[in-house]
Amino acid sequence: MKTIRIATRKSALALWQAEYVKAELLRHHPGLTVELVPMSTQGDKILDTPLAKIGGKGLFVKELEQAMLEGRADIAVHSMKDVPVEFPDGLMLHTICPRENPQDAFVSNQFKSIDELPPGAVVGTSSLRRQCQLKALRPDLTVRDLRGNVNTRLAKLDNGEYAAIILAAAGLIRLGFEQRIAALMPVDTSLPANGQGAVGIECRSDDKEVQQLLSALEHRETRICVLAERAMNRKLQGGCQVPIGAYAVIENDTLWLRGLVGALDGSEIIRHQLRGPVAEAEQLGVALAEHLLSQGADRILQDVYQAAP
Ligand SMILES: NCc1[nH]cc(CCC(=O)O)c1CC(=O)O
Repeated sequence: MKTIRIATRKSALALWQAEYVKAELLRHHPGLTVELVPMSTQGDKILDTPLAKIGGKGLFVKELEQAMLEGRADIAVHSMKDVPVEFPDGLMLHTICPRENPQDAFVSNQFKSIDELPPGAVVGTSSLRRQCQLKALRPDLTVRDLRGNVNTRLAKLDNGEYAAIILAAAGLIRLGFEQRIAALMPVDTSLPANGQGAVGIECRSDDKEVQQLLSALEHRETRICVLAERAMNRKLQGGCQVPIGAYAVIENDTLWLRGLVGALDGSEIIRHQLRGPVAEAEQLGVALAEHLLSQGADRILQDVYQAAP
């Protein structure tokens, strides 16, 4: 009987996602055995430094990939948002599962939306993308870094350190905290990160048996959208810690991709959107990136990378 071992981080969200893939695999292939192989990654160990300052792509995936390459695990389950654009030799992103709500969520114990926040209110977010959009929307707010997994972030809000925090709705919903969402941020106000809300499955490139089993979990529409978003990000050479937003939907058989690159202080955000055939998802992503670069994104990104260590 075939056994599939899933390499996973130990955070509540990572474990939820691994359990989700396990349950889906068993639902489609009842004879299978599926085991979780939990492990700590570098990103989990460095919790006191703002993510943007640690730098380095794939901080949360390297250990998982090593385990697959060494045969200690067969697949790894990732939030697509955290998956680097390139994969190491011998590994591939095989499956993209259906997307959860891709929006950012406004969470507060006192205020129902951003508009209600008083001048100068302290808002926590760990992402430069959210930070720059927030500052563009409300220059008066004080944006503070907010690290840690979903539970930690909620605890910091409850401690009174922040008037509100912004994080991905998907993580809250998956962990059963949907009722804590005071407001979903419209995508045009807080354009999500590429891949936000989608779960991807990585495996060894030559492991046809596992790939065959994974195919049942694939969601075509999500793949097309995430491919377009990632192509845009790749062309901009952005990891997940740069102020880049990318969000695609399919409407009337047409792919609609929105993108932005923001200056860190919110003083400038370059936005653009394109529509194109679903069969040309990656070309659309590249074309949108090229447009953003030609409109000044190249200069902004240079500033961002120079600010990094
Ligand atoms: N960067 C951490 C991370 N990776 C995936 C999610 C949320 C779930 C998702 O986007 O799939 C989060 C938390 C957050 O951004 O609030």
